[in-house]
Formats: sequence, structure tokens, C-alpha cells
Amino acid sequence: MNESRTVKVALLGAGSVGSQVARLLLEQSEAFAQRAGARLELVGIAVRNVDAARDVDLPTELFTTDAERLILGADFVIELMGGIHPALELVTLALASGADVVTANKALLAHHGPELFEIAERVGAQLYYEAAVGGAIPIIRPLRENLAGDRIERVLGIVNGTTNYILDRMHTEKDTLEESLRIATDLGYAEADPTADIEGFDAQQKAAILASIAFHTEVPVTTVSREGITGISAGQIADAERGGHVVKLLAICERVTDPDTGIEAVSARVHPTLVPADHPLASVHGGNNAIFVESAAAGPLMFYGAGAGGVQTASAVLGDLVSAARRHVAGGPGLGESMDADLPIVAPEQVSTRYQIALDVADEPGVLAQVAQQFAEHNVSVATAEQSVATDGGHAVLVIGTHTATEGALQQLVQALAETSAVKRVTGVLRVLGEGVRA
Ligand SMILES: NC(=O)C1=CN([C@@H]2O[C@H](COP(=O)(O)OP(=O)(O)OC[C@H]3O[C@@H](n4cnc5c(N)ncnc54)[C@H](OP(=O)(O)O)[C@@H]3O)[C@@H](O)[C@H]2O)C=CC1
Ligand SMILES: N[C@@H](CC=O)C(=O)O
Repeated sequence: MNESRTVKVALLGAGSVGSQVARLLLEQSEAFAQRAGARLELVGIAVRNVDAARDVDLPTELFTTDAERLILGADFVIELMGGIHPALELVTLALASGADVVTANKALLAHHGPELFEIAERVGAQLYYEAAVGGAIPIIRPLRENLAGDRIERVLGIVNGTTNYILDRMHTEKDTLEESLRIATDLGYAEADPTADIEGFDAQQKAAILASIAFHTEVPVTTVSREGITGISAGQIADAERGGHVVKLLAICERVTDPDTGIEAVSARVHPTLVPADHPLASVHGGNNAIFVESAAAGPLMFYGAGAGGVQTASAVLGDLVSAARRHVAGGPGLGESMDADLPIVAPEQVSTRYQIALDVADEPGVLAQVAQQFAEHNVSVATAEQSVATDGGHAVLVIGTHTATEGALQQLVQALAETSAVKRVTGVLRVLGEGVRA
């Protein structure tokens, strides 16, 4: 190692992830110096409140509220504040000043990635973001680098630790969403505003990032259809278990080829999904994530591990920092990325999958015929139907599994069912994961 070489590192944020990054940087400075080929000097930590209680004891003299000044004196900037503002302005300042930036901020990347990459390219700086998807799991680098010579067809999986933790507890402990979310927050899994987790925004942002790098095309976050888990009831969890499934929030990004024209497009979506209990995704418990990548030459690959948590995510952040430092010392290109495919995005209503629809219906003759007629009129074919009388009597519960149908047909059917006199309520609609890793 060149002992005389020191790179100055500014850290923005000392919450769940930032405090662990700072601790590891300080505790393992010798090891990092060996691995990076230069001393990584933590020159300061920008926060909102320098007096706030922290998960970790860190030297008070490192703390500042003056993020801009800190950035301008640094070679590398690690952004772990979260949110769009002021992260956008600060990351822009850092890149424009020539500093390499490491971030875990998927909201920032999903909404402003292209402009940040443009600035980075213009000034010859690098933007690293391994921790933005999948927490500790290496997935960004494999997609950007290791699989750059392959053709990726599909990226699919569990990309939000908080919702996986919640759904897992709803299955295994019969816990409520609210109580499980409280624990996930204590564990450091949830976003500062956990609405981002439970309403699927976090997974939507991650899907946009994954789809963009997997298919080499810009996938705006607004084109990723999103449904969170707040509508999932204890009844749906019980129905899923009875049918040999578990409920998981999945992000599904796939390349779709029109069979008539041969034109390729990209579909990206996030929704609660019925996963067969013997599928590998069903065994992903707690705050873990699992992401399948299917590519033409490599075939199916699975990436699995801690998807959230302060120290786990710090691992990915520090891996990026060491890469950045090595490049700083040895020179050479940074991570490559090409976004030249310019593929169209499939409209959400054209996406096809299988569904399970639960209905509260009147407990009287002729109901099934009325319901079946609606399915036929909307070209949604029934695969299975199971009827049981509700425990409180007076009505029955009808759970219908469909064959593959488009999202557009499904939406129209659900509206028609809600207006059918025999149907008291459409209690839930879940998409069903197909064979293998196909949705
Ligand atoms: N937690 C996790 O498991 C994972 C998180 N991420 C991402 O990592 C990032 C950080 O997450 P996490 O550590 O959980 O977040 P926290 O909310 O725990 O911490 C945020 C930190 O940023 C500081 N901060 C926030 N706003 C400002 C501001 N305006 N000016 C200065 N400092 C500010 C806070 O300061 P103060 O302490 O004074 O309030 C706090 O130290 C986010 O982008 C998140 O999405 C990615 C993967 C996993
Ligand atoms: N809130 C996120 C944190 C990691 O990205 C999650 O729960 O996955």
C-alpha cells in the first residue's frame, strides 16, 4: 500500500445505515487501507441534528450540519440521508465538484438517475449504488458488469425487506400489519416514511432501477405499476394458505416480445402475489430479499440475502467505497452502464397473468351462474372455484382462480362483479406466480 495516500470521505447521514458505515470505517481503517490501497479518512458526518441520539457512539467532532462545506473538502461522498431533497442538490454538488459518490438512495436514483449519471459522465466522476437495491445482496454490479455480455429476459423477486418481514409475520405469527411494521422499524428496515415500504413505492423505485440496467433502457419510475400490501387482510392470508400459497410483494421486470410484430418492450410492476408454498421465494423469511435473474446464456440465477438493516446495508456501501478508492489509486474505468436500447414500455392493462379473486356473495341459488356469466362476458376464463358459507352465516365466500388474462380485462371484470346483485363485495384480487419463476 502507498502509505502516503489518503482519500477524504464525507458521510451524509448517520441513521440506521450511516452510523454503521461510520463505525466500520473507523474501526477497520487499517483493513480498508490495505484493501483500497489508500487510507480512507472519514472527514465529517453531516446530519440534521448533531445532538440526536445515535445507534452507535461516534466521535462528536465529526458531526456537522454544514453538508455543502463537508462535500467541497472531500474526494468521496457517501449519501445516506434518503429522500429527494436535499440529497439531489448535495449529490449534484459532489459530482459536479469531481467527487465519486456512493449512495443507497433508490428514490433519488429512480427519480433523478439519468441527470445524475449525465453529470458524473461529464466530469469523469463515478456514481456507485449497490446498496440501493437488495440491501447487502450484490445485484447491481452483477447486472452492470458480470451479465453485461448476456441478454437478460426477466428480473423478478422480493426487493423490500420491510414488507417481506410484515407478510412473513402475518403468515407465521398471525400478527397485524401495524404491529409487524413497528418491529420492522425498530430493526432499522423501514424507510423514514414507511408509507414508501407498505404502499410499494420503495419496491417500485427498485424495479425501475433493476429494469433499466437489466434491459439497457430507461424505465421511468412512473411507468412501473404499483400496488402495496396495505389491502392484504388476515382473510386473504388464510385463503392463500388454504390454497397452498404464501403472499409476497414481488417486483417483476420482463422483456416482452410481441408475437405478431416481433417488437420488444419492457414491463415492470410491483404487486402482492400468491407464491406456491414450495417455490423458493416462499422460503424467503424476515427482512431477506431474493431476486431471480433469467438470462439467455446463463439461465436462471438467484441472488439471496439480507435486503435491509443498517449493518447489512453498510456492507454494500463500503464495498462500493473500496471500489471507488481502488479506481482513484489505480485509475482505469469505473463501472460500465449502457442505456442505448430505448425499448417501449408495455401499458399496464396489457400485462397478462393469472388471478385469484375473492368475493362475498349471497348464500342463495343462482349466484354461481351470475358470477360465471360476468367472467364469460369479460373473457376471463375460470380455472378453479371454491365456495364456503361464511362463519357468520347469511353469505358465502367464493374464491375463483383464473387462467391467464390481461390486467385490462381483469379491471373491467372486477368492476362488473362489484355491480352484480349477487355479489356483496369483491374482497380481494391477487396475482398468481406461474410455473418456475414466471409470473
Ligand atoms: N435502512 C435500510 O435497511 C436501508 C436503507 N437504504 C437507504 O439508505 C438511506 C439511508 O437510510 P437509513 O439509514 O435507514 O435512514 P435514516 O432515516 O435512519 O437516517 C437518515 C440520516 O440522514 C440524516 N438526514 C436526513 N435528512 C437530512 C438533511 N436534510 N440534512 C442533513 N442530514 C439529514 C439524518 O440526520 P439526523 O440523524 O440528524 O436526523 C439521519 O442521520 C436511504 O436512502 C434508504 O432508502 C437502502 C438499503 C437498506
Ligand atoms: N426500507 C427498505 C430498506 C432497504 O432498501 C426495505 O425495507 O427494503
